[in-house]
Amino acid sequence: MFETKGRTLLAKRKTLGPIKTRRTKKIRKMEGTLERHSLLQFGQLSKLSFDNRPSSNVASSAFQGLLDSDSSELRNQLGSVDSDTNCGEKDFILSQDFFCTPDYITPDNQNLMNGLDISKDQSPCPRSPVKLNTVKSKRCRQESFTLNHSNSTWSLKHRVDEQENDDIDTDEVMGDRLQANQTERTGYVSQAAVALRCRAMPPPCLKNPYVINQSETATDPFGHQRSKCASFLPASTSGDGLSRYLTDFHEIQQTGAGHFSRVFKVLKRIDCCLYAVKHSTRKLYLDSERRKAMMEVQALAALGFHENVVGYYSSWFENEKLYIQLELCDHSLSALPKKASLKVSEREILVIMHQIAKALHFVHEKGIAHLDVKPDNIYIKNGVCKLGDFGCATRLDKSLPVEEGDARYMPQEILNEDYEHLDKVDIFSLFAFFLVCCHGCPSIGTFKTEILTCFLKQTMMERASFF
Ligand SMILES: Nc1ncnc2c1ncn2[C@@H]1O[C@H](COP(=O)(O)OP(=O)(O)OP(=O)(O)O)[C@@H](O)[C@H]1O
Ligand SMILES: [Mg+2]
Repeated sequence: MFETKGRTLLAKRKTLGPIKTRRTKKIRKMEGTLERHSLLQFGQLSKLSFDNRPSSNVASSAFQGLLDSDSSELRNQLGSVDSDTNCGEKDFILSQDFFCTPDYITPDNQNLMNGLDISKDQSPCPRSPVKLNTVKSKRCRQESFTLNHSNSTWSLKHRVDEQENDDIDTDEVMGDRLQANQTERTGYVSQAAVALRCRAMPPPCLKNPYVINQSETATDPFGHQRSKCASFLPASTSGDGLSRYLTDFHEIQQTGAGHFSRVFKVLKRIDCCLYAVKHSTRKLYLDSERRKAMMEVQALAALGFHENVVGYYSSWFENEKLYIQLELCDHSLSALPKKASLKVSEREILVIMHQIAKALHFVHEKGIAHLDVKPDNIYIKNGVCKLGDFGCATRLDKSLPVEEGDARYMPQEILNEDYEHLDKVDIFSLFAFFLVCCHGCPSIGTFKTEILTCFLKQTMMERASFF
């Protein structure tokens, strides 16, 4: 087992190649080579410690197992340190890689007795192996993560050159090279490394496809440094494991549910105001799923404020779900029939129509089509109508994919995938909604909607292009 491990590590060491730092050069000028010196020292030390190993030490006994099974070969290697052939191999065997500790070589001319007397100690304090975790080390590793795979070799070389100029400890370079090498070979980046990278380089500001004339550099100043394969949308935001939803909000009750989400009435702890928080019912594991869900948020954000559009505050990913903090409304129009006390008069229907028409005018002016206008997506707050659920919103210029909403409110053209006049689709849906109101007045119910859908199919669908 040890022999196999030894070979693996040997290969690893060999792939690294020589590290040329000023310190290494300096060391090489010393009488003989430090490498050879240290090999001798370690050889003696190793022989000594093999003979005096503590029986309780598991690592030592395992090592002794290796020694027993392969002692002659190992002792031959240790004994022939004068030979320059196989020097790299011996160097490896005696290095701390094998002992699972960082390289740390005691200078051969160090006077140990001086170390006991502080006043006499004029020699510079040797750098601790703990240095591997210093800020400089971390910074170098972050740099290696920022570059993509093809650049990593260059980055490695570049970093080593920098280290040489800065006269930084060989151990640091070695640690970084090992780390980078490990990442290159396995493709694995630890959570800690990701967290570290996020601290150095914040996640990008995504381009909002609903905002016209948005400059690329303004949204992601680090764009040129990012790996193209890196995921742009984090599945969860808080690296500390705490739920932002539970930390920031006190959940009061569920106010509604759609096909893809649930909506809760919540109290925000910091400002003590009520909001609605909508979150997806399904976990969004794929980047593409998260991007799609994000479109609702991006549309709302691009729209900005309008009194007849549901207000948007913030959004975040948590536990592979998208959370959206919205203006809290009292209920949706489709909930009216269930509330017996609420009767909608003809005049009120006209008011609703007028308010939603204003909302659509505002939305269309921003170059966006809603594509899902229906009673479930019109909310009432203090007697004011608000258009909500922008989950199907797209751009009027057809630069984004079209996903039509509820087929009962869609014109024939959309069902036939003719997306030439997307703004008119919203007007058609509003008119269908108006007919629902009139037909079902004073109540607006799903049953009545279905009756109207039949009516629409028979009469209006053929004439949908009359707009
Ligand atoms: N801001 C809000 N305030 C109060 N209730 C809301 C709010 N937003 C949504 N709701 C309630 O939650 C229900 C579902 O919301 P929404 O339509 O946005 O979810 P959805 O999953 O996208 O729906 P759909 O099934 O239409 O795709 C709404 O019909 C409404 O009753
Ligand atoms: Mg909805």
